[in-house]
Amino acid sequence: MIVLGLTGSIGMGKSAVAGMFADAGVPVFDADAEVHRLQAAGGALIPAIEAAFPGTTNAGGVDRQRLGQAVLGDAAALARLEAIVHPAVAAARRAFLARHMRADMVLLDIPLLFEKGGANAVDAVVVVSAPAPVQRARVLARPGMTAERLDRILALQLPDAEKRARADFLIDTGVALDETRAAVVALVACLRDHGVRYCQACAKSSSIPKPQD
Ligand SMILES: CC(C)(COP(=O)(O)OP(=O)(O)OC[C@H]1O[C@@H](n2cnc3c(N)ncnc32)[C@H](O)[C@@H]1O)[C@@H](O)C(=O)NCCC(=O)NCCS
Ligand SMILES: Nc1ncnc2c1ncn2[C@@H]1O[C@H](COP(=O)(O)OP(=O)(O)OP(=O)(O)O)[C@@H](O)[C@H]1O
Repeated sequence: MIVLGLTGSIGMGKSAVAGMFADAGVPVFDADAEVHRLQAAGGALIPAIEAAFPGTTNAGGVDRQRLGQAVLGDAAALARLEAIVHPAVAAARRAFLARHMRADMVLLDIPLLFEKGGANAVDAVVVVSAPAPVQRARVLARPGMTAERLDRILALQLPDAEKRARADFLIDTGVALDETRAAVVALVACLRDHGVRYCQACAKSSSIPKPQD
């Protein structure tokens, strides 16, 4: 089985691209979605989060705006939250891998793949990237997002240029959705036909489209 990691900074298109891998028949584990599930009403992490950050949960689960205010920009608080959340996400990821052990390929969509060392545990890393102004416009269009909140999140993430430098495969999301989809379909076909090594050589010789610098 080929285990692919998918990463990219906020708004670069991880979820959209993960959906394209799923459409191509690749089982996808979505770490952000898992966090949201664990923090939703009745979620397994609600008691621990309420104990550590009083007043940040209610009948609907975690109040994400409030919890975000409590931890974004406060490194010690964020570390406490991550110590609650990340082990639970890791357990869900292991269960996903066990469930799909017979698949030829799986994709782990993990925003902090490089930051938390997960890149060593996958066979290859796919990075999604678009020009910074495109990224900013996408994120600022989201309800409840402000420029300040975006900057705080970006400050926690490895810069896009470094992610691209460390990528095995780059998927350009600054183009039309159809073009991105075609790149994903081509990559999946190449990986299925030839495996990771050959495709890395193939990507280096530019047959898989790369984002512009
Ligand atoms: C702080 C919280 C409550 C904010 O929730 P909110 O709904 O506003 O944002 P959302 O979860 O959709 O994330 C927005 C963006 O921030 C990124 N992000 C979230 N947590 C972190 C983090 N610890 N470090 C860097 N980036 C992060 C996400 O990947 C995404 O790109 C939430 O993100 C959270 O609980 N974070 C801690 C868990 C975590 O580390 N998740 C990221 C990967 S598993
Ligand atoms: N070529 C493209 N490829 C991918 N996404 C695109 C493209 N063109 C436009 N988009 C849009 O950009 C947005 C990307 O958002 P998406 O939620 O996929 O990003 P993300 O990296 O998962 O964000 P976050 O880190 O906040 O979870 C989507 O609304 C998507 O439809």
